[in-house]
Amino acid sequence: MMLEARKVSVKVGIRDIIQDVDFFIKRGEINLLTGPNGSGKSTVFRTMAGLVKAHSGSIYLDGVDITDYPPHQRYRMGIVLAPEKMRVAENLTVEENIRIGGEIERVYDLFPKLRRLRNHKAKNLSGGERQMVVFGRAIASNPKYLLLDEPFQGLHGDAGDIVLEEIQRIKKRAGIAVISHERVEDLIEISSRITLMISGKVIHSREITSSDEVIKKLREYLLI
Ligand SMILES: Nc1ncnc2c1ncn2[C@@H]1O[C@H](COP(=O)(O)OP(=O)(O)OP(=O)(O)O)[C@@H](O)[C@H]1O
Repeated sequence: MMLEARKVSVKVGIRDIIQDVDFFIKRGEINLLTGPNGSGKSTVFRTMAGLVKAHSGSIYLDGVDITDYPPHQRYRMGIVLAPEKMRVAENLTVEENIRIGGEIERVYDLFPKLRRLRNHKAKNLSGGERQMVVFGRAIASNPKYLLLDEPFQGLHGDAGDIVLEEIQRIKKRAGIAVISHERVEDLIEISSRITLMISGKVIHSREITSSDEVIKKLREYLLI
């Protein structure tokens, strides 16, 4: 049971922005995708969700080749992307945004602040509130595979802890991939695998057996 990119390349013009990328997410596990700015991480997620077309290579969902499936079909099959840069539907209310996902009450229980803001237009929200909407909308649909691109961006204190706890809960029934520059050490603790991209290529992918060792190695690569 996994979502898998096999030898995926994406071109913009004549330039490969990702090249021969192998990346997988197993149910019940977290794969932490890391690498410097512009290394192609978000493009891998967007390609898996069907928002970007692969120039070559394939995407498989639980053994089925879904490379030609459109994004809405992948979403219905349980592949859900929580995009970076706090992307909400600006002209919809908080509640209308979350309803795109489905289970609104669960999201309000998680972030009671959103219940108070339910009728506010998303364009007027603060960064952290937008992030709650993006995360909430994604989990509200009960994803089978959840792609979280910078899920802690804009969140302070408690809200970040809530997101981390929810990621751990979702992991019990779904596969998760996370890109994050924040809470890296916390994420390493709960992840099964770490994948490192540099200049559009996966240069390292390994199971996490000792989190201390992985943190040390990452510091060397990324100077975190
Ligand atoms: N639609 C596009 N048109 C042109 N260039 C693009 C496009 N999408 C991505 N790129 C380029 O491809 C490279 C990879 O981008 P991507 O957003 O996948 O990187 P990233 O690793 O997620 O970066 P960051 O950590 O900064 O978010 C970057 O150099 C980016 O400028």
